[in-house]
Amino acid sequence: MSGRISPEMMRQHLQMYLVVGSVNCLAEPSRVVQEALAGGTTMIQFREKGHGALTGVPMFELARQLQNLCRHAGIPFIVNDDVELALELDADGVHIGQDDESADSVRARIGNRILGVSAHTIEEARRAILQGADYLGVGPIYPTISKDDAQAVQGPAILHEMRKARIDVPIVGIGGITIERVEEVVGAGADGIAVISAVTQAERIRAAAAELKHKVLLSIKHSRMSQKL
Ligand SMILES: Cc1ncc(COP(=O)(O)OP(=O)(O)O)c(N)n1
Ligand SMILES: Cc1ncsc1CCOP(=O)(O)O
Ligand SMILES: [Mg+2]
Repeated sequence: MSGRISPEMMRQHLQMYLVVGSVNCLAEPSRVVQEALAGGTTMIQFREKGHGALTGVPMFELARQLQNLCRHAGIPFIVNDDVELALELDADGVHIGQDDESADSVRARIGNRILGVSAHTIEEARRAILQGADYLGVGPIYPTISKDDAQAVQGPAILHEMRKARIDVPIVGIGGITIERVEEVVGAGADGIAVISAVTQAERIRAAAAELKHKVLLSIKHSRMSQKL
């Protein structure tokens, strides 16, 4: 990529963002990702974490496999936490949280690749932006079954608060997001949704991803219309 990603392009990639690792998948991870991509997933984060997570060569091979699927689909492949792995793979970006390496240090290491940073407060959001974040991951918005050490549930109000505080960068909501909650999350100010279980635990993965994305697009349209009124 020449130069940093534009906010407009970033917002599009955040619409239906799948966060995935082998621990979350009922079916084979590559199959899950293939189906999710066929359903219109707009970005993938490789998050190999939790009980039974792969390490070493098997982890690297899975990451490479999922990266190749993303390349074919023409969507960004983001690595969670592990900057070394992202650089080794020449991934499209990295997502880090408040307990990971600092955002300015990661930005210096990854050049113009996409940098996503988790933010739970306005102060964290402002710092992340100053340190070079391309987007913010905000949550958990609702209770989640997919992250044991998640911070307190924030509700969609945190998204409203950030937008009111003029945090205008691309934001994705994360944590417990289901099809029924998409409208509320986007209406509160998110550019899209990041999900694990709503896709990985679905019986029909392709349909689940497609329905979520459709709902995001409709919700974006509704919220733009109501802003004009
Ligand atoms: C899109 C997105 N938002 C938030 C997170 C959470 O990151 P973090 O707080 O570092 O927690 P872990 O995912 O590393 O357990 C995320 N991964 N993606
Ligand atoms: C990684 C992460 N960060 C905050 S909540 C969460 C888990 C999201 O998973 P789910 O969509 O299943 O609630
Ligand atoms: Mg992290």
